[in-house]
Amino acid sequence: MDVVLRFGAPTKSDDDPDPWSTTVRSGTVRRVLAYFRPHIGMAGLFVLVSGLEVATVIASPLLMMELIDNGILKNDLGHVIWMAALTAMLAVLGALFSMWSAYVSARIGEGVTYDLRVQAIDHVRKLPIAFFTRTQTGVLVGRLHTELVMAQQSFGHLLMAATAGVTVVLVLAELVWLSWLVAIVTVVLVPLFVVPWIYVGRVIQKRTGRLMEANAGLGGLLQERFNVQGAMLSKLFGRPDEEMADIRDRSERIRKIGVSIAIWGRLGFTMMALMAAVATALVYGIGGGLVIDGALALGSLVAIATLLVRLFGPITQLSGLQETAQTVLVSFARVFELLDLKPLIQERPDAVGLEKNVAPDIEFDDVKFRYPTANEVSLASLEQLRTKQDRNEVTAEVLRGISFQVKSGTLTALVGPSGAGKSTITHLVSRLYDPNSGAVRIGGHDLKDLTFDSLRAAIGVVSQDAYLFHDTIRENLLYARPTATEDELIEACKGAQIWDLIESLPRGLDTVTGDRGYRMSGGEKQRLAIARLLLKEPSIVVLDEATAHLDSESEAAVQRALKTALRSRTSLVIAHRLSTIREADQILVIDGGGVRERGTHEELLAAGGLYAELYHTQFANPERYAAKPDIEDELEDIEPEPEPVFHIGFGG
Ligand SMILES: Nc1ncnc2c1ncn2[C@@H]1O[C@H](COP(=O)(O)OP(=O)(O)OP(=O)(O)O)[C@@H](O)[C@H]1O
Repeated sequence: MDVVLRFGAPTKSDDDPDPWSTTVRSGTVRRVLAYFRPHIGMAGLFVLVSGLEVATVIASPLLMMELIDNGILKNDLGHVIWMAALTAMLAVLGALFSMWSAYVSARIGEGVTYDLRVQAIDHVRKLPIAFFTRTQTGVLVGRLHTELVMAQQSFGHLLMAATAGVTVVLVLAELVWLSWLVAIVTVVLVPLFVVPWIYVGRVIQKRTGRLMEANAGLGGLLQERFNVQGAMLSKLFGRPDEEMADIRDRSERIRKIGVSIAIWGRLGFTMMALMAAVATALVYGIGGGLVIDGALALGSLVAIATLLVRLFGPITQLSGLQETAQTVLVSFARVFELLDLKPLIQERPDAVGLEKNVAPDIEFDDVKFRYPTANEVSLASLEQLRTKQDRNEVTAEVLRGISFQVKSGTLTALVGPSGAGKSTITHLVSRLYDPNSGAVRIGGHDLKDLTFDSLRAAIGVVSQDAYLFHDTIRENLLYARPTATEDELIEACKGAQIWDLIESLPRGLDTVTGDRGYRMSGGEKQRLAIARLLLKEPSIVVLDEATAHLDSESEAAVQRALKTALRSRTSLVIAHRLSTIREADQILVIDGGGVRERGTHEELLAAGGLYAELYHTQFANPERYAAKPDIEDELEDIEPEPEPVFHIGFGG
């Protein structure tokens, strides 16, 4: 049976999707236990050490009893010293066992968390890009990190609670043995103490849940606002006063909850101390009478009072057991939910490698494609689309039976209106998505038959807004080929027309490119991405040309870099520049989910169709470009004017 449990959070009254509730499937407990199998030896050691720790707890009051009854009351100093020494030794032993059991329980808890974390991260890494396009990054990171840390902590409490359970049973048994009357009074007292304690615990837990939610909300907001692009948007469009008021409100809520948790926490401890004092007074009151009547030895009374104090700690640990177990179960279940999300794109067991160092041809054979629904690729709890209807909404077919070929070593330019499906075609070539029907082939192999590694090695992608890690230029380049030598790095940078710039920087290749490589201009970033591509030496290049105007120097440099990058490779370019389009062996005009026209620049102009129409409307003075000399000579001889980009109605 599936049960909806909550992750340490309060019940909400509104209809908001609740990020803390999770369906715990039947079998979850068995699945959690499976993670303990590798740590079974440690678990055995934990039982042993905890048992020894409990033994020291219950033995020391007996020593005290012996010290009073047979030492002090019989004036036997030797016995007193001997018992006192034993009590001290037992205390030291107890402390050592306590440290040891804490170490062993931490090893088990951290070990289980480690296994689960590594497995989950490895699994998420393999999920298709569609998962990442839908998922809220902050929530995903929270699940893989913060929630697991919380699970680990709760898990530690659970192990402590196991020790506490054994302690309570043994202490109660010892109390009955010492004096059944006092034991009964104690047992009656326990609920008086435990019930308010449980209540306080629940209030604290609910408020902690609210605090986590409030913290997560503020964290998410700050993550969105303080990344470079968010900060830029907020500076240009934001309403600083209103935004600051919102942040103040959220911080105020965190402050209030924090204060109330502190007060309730203190109340809990005060209550515990008060109850322990009252119980001790009662024990001495009743027990004192029994001693006077001769029904109880003085040593037994002191032992009972000592035991009583040792009872309350473990009982408080046990009182939160249900919530703790629930937190562990839910946090594991939330990771299991991720692990159960099967990647839509998987490598076949019999997949073959693509031949290396040969520029293969690319073929689209009657490819139909629509983007997957939320339900097919992601989890409701990781994104904002929560209603069933939203999650099942089928998107329109983007490619409706598209067929074309890019011959080995040639350049194909994709042009077409914004939203026509050009980027989608490039996504299918890199197998970021699989077609719904038809086939994409490279070198005659259906992509579904190829190994991921060989496909990744064969394809180099340069996107419009090249992504650079917040690291040095050297590390960003080595990402493509970790074994590259200094000379190879320099050669790639020269080929990508970026070496002069790097050389002029005080720290050269060791310059940090900043958050998202933001300190570099668009043209420089793209040239660095081209250098990365040259180092990778892919046989196929997929390129999305920059639509923004670069300054003339950057423009010429990028064009030169591209000439090196595309040479003798099979290239598929989402083209925005006339120079690229004119150079293409084939232009595909994508429109309405298919190839509307195909041919060379001259052929398409002569045909007088959509391409010619858009070309003439975009370029007021087409002759200026049509009459251009051979682009290669031109690039070598002169720095061209910034070239208009082919995007008014032709690409985004
Ligand atoms: N992840 C996605 N999920 C659902 N639909 C998508 C997704 N990505 C793109 N689309 C839709 O698919 C269609 C084709 O998009 P695509 O990005 O391939 O067009 P494009 O021709 O490259 O456009 P542009 O030139 O503006 O970049 C568009 O209608 C777009 O809204």
